[in-house]
Amino acid sequence: MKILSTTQTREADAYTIAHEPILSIDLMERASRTFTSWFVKKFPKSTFEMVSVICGKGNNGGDGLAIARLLEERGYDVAVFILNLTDNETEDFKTNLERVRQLQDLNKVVIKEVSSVEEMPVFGGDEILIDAMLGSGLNRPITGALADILHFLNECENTVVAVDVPTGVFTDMPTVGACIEADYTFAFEFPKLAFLFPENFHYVGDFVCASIGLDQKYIASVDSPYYYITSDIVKRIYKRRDKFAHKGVFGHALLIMGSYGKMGAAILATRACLRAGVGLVTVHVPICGYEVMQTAVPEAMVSLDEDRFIFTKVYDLPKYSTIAIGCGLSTKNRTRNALCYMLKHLNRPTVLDADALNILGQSPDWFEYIPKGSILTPHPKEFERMFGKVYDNFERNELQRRKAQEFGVYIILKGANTCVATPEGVCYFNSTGNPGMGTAGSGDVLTGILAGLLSQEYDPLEACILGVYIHGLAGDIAAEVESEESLTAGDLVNYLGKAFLKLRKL
Ligand SMILES: NC(=O)C1=CN([C@@H]2O[C@H](COP(=O)(O)OP(=O)(O)OC[C@H]3O[C@@H](n4cnc5c(N)ncnc54)[C@H](OP(=O)(O)O)[C@@H]3O)[C@@H](O)[C@H]2O)[C@@H](O)CC1
Ligand SMILES: Nc1ncnc2c1ncn2[C@@H]1O[C@H](COP(=O)(O)OP(=O)(O)O)[C@@H](O)[C@H]1O
Ligand SMILES: [K+]
Repeated sequence: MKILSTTQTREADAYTIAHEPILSIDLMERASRTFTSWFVKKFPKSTFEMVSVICGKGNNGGDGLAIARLLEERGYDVAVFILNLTDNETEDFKTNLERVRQLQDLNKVVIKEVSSVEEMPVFGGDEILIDAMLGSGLNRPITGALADILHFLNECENTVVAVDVPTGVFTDMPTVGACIEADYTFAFEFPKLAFLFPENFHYVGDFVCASIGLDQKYIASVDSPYYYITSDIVKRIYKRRDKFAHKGVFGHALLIMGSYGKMGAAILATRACLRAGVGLVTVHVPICGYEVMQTAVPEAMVSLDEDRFIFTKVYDLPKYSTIAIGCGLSTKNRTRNALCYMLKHLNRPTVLDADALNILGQSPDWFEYIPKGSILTPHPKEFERMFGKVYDNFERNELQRRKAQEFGVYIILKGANTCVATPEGVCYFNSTGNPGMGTAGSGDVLTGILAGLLSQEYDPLEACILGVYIHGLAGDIAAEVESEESLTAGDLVNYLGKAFLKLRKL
């Protein structure tokens, strides 16, 4: 799913109105119906005493008024609060206000105008609040009377659901000024870029998005560097196995991993590589890892280093279809030199994780040796060690895109919405996964999956997108059974099979 900027969304909006064609007020009605259909399922009437819709005077407020009317039709008790802080009212706001006034005349809805925080009501505990104050039309940081109202609302204990954008959040740049702290945000058509960055979680809460029928051909024609990885993208990538396929066609991965005390990382990655479907896997480990690897992963072959404790040398690189290096590797000098030598002599995309990235962070000159099309999988700390500190996630995302382009590599920045940046500067944000995956070894599993997919001749971009999605999906299935708290990296490997099954049914 493509993510558009606010300006592009406005253009898509106008294009849809002109070419569907549809009246602007009817598009608002369709958007509001989409919201309402979701809302009534999420918050059944029986669970809340009352819904209070707080509206601005722009189109976000217009949506709020339409939603108030639609909820009343569905039997909800509805009150509407209109913020009287400006004289600028949009036409569609006015039309919807007229329609709600008709309900007020029938005593079906209460409407109240509010000009300051002192005029805000005391909400009951069972009341749910819908934030339709401002949406994508925010054009300056919120201060003054509106800021006071937002602070007041944030102090209330009520569940808050934002329409399209939580009031005060800038969708395409860092947010400053007062904001509503929503528990849920229902975004029209696609999530906004800001929703994908952790600093905004506090305002956005859990977000969902659904199509309001904007022109898909127009959206497809718009240039945007941002995508959200949903099942439609993954479905196109996933390849079913051929009836006559055999292990020879699924590649032979070499994983260079593990050091004394950190052999578990190699085990997790190797198991994940196998579960991701590799034909053959060889793990290169120091001598101390021999027995543990042979015992823990009987399916894997073991290549032994000359050193007892760390990685120092590996032979026969050309015979492997894919190489992944770094999990639990250590950053000792001889390992550093061995990595440098390898990078200079490899000529195909390689997966670099953990200590391989930490070593690169210590020796930035070596970035140019990384084979083009390789995949780097830093978590934010490793990213910082490689590329330096940033102020916020917009800046980090810019830096990530720039570095991916500069070095011709894929950079997977791991986190709640893991982001894959491509050598072309495009970003794909993952939609699967949960906080249960914040557990030791989760990243090693991802590295194993990526090596397994590359071995099966998924190209690097396909491997990145499918890899992060299926890794998160395994995490989501595992969390449903095991709970987020108890989820371990080993569970991610164990549930990978169920994730593939789910993928096949998409
Ligand atoms: N294609 C779609 O997705 C569709 C989108 N739709 C909906 O339209 C929404 C966008 O509507 P919009 O453009 O009318 O802007 P909106 O968010 O209501 O705000 C405008 C008002 O904000 C005010 N204002 C701004 N900053 C402020 C500040 N700091 N402090 C105080 N005031 C401030 C500004 O005031 P002014 O600058 O004039 O003083 C103006 O009055 C979008 O989010 C979605 O809900 C759907 O209806 C259908 C299809
Ligand atoms: N809150 C979260 N939501 C979704 N995925 C998460 C979350 N926290 C962590 N993850 C995922 O778990 C993995 C953690 O990787 P990493 O930090 O490298 O772990 P380790 O170094 O222990 O292997 C990443 O793939 C990341 O995307
Ligand atoms: K809003």
